[in-house]
Amino acid sequence: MKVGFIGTGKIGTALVKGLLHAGIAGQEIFVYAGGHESARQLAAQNDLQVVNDYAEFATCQAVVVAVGGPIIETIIKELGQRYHGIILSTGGGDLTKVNQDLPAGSSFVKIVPNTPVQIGEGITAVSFVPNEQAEVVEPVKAILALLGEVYIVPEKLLGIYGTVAGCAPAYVDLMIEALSDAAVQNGVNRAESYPLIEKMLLGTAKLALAEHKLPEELKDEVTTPGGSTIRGVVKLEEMNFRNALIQAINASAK
Ligand SMILES: NC(=O)C1=CN([C@@H]2O[C@H](COP(=O)(O)OP(=O)(O)OC[C@H]3O[C@@H](n4cnc5c(N)ncnc54)[C@H](O)[C@@H]3O)[C@@H](O)[C@H]2O)C=CC1
Ligand SMILES: O=C(O)[C@@H]1CCC=N1
Repeated sequence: MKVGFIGTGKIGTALVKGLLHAGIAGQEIFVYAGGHESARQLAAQNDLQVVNDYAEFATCQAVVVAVGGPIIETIIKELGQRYHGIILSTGGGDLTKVNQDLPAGSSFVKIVPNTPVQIGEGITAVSFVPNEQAEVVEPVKAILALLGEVYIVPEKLLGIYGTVAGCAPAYVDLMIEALSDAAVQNGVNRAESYPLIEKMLLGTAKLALAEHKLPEELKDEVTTPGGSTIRGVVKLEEMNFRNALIQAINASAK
């Protein structure tokens, strides 16, 4: 399975690392260097193939464009002229219009991966044009499944799936930081506080997944009547914790 990359910043690098983590050989991963020194460095560190012309992606089953901003439309147009295959974009583009503008033999697919893809624990939301052919859908699913869970969603829902799975990891990181501050304030060593909190989050999420219980049921199992947990829950309500998260998702989704 050969996969190409244009753009090896944060999410491009996470995707490359995820493929390597899944056992894909470095020589199966093609990165466009152009004038981008970071792409050359990533290639040198991981024995990847370096590409200086989009036509060199010819043997790739898919090329991921992991670049943001308005330049993406130009990159996809130029790529479509030099490479005929599946083009995956992490940075947007109008699904229908880009597909219409691409030459025959190329297909455009939108994806929103999250950073845990680099360890195979990611979530990638994907949108295809309606009734996309199986020869496009199947290889895309196969590539992304190497990186974690894959959610195929209509384009109008891609933003919110991407926000919940792709932006919220940063909110969780803030929560880890804040919980660590509180632990340190109360005498826990900083270095010990992080694994303590991270394992707590992991265990809580794994329990919810394993038991198929609603969050309120799981919360109830922790909150002893008159006990310490309910005092913290009431404080979070007083501080508008849940509403803060709802507003954060809404702000990211705009
Ligand atoms: N960071 C994340 O967790 C996620 C990011 N995205 C989206 O993916 C896109 C990229 O995001 P990041 O990786 O975070 O940004 P980034 O700024 O870290 O990476 C972009 C990379 O593209 C390269 N680049 C720019 N123009 C180029 C060109 N013409 N040819 C080749 N390379 C070029 C830059 O050198 C840079 O390394 C954005 O649209 C972002 O919204 C989507 C899902 C998750
Ligand atoms: O912050 C951003 O815009 C991107 C989209 C999903 C995660 N990071």
